[in-house]
Amino acid sequence: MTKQNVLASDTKSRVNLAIDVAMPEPSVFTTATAGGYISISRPKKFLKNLEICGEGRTTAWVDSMRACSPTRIRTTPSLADHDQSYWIDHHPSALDMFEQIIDASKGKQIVIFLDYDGTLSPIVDDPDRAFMSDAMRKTVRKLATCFPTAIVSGRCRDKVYSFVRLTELYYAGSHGMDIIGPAKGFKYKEGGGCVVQFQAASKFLPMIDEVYKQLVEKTNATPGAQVEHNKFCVSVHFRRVEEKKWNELAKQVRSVLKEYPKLRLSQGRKVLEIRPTIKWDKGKALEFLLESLGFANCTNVFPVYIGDDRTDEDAFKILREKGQGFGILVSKFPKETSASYSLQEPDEVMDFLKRLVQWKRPSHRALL
Ligand SMILES: O=P(O)(O)OC[C@H]1O[C@H](O[C@H]2O[C@H](CO)[C@@H](O)[C@H](O)[C@H]2O)[C@H](O)[C@@H](O)[C@@H]1O
Repeated sequence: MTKQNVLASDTKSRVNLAIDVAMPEPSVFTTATAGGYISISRPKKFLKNLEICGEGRTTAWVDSMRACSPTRIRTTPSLADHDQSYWIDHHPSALDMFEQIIDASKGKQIVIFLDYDGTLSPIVDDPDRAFMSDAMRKTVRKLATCFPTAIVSGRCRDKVYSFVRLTELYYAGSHGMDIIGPAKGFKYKEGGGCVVQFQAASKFLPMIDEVYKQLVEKTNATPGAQVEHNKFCVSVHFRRVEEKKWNELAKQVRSVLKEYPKLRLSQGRKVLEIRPTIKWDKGKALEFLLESLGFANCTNVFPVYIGDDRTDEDAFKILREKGQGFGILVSKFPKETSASYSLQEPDEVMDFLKRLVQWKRPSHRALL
């Protein structure tokens, strides 16, 4: 499965909406199961139909919403078994591979990048109550004394900070469009340093405010829909919307977005994410932070990025392309990913982070 821009052309207003959804490879169809995503062969023409048929544009959105939001039970156990063993072979647990990971990092500066929702905090129904446990906070605090550590989230930076509450970290909010980090050329030292702010999409602020208000108004009629203002982007949550209403919600969002060709739609876990069409994402944020830390074009850096969402794939991809460090996908189920390793859930993320701390500072063992 690859990420592609699907151009949904609106013939009336002659506006193209770029929908950044995870579309299957031409000969592979990805279907949702209780276990996540399984790939099975499908005729190539299936995709074409989605793109051109009358209701196809909204249908494509809703299909993508379903694929992102597995609710069905697996019916093909043999396929599931094959899928699971392929997954483990290709994306082994970062906990099982801990020694090999440490060996690969020898002589290099480890830099840690952490997504928030689904990585440091478990996914919950109410996005305003996605709290991080005290144990996780304590672990991340210790981690930041050992390695430069950044949080890279789709959320507004202030909101994610209000959950994490650790001053010793760098923060990239709004999918990396709002960064607080070290100044260029500054080498990380324990205890912090100069702070630089980078906002890739500041000119979009008024537009995002406007779209947020319209989305609140439009989606008001759909029970359970929730619109979240993430400063440089907006999230429309459908976790608490009945599946039979997803089509209606997709139409409402589409009717607002068609007036804003400079905004694009991407999708996360039961959330539609609206953001500027600028070429900036979590991968660019990772590069920006590495550069700010003084590691641009360095071979002695070992970035580790841990995330659970499609938007984290941009960062995984950068690491793969650079051949530096690696990505860890947080998922219980097989998914297409550019990450090298996997962890099943935030508790495993915490165990992995603890092991990193214990390896770097054996004296911290008792404190964790
Ligand atoms: O990049 P992230 O830090 O992972 O942010 C992505 C989105 O995370 C939040 O939504 C997700 O978590 C919620 C709380 O567990 C859950 O209710 C929702 O269904 C998930 O999609 C956040 O609320 C969004 O604004 C972020 O875009």
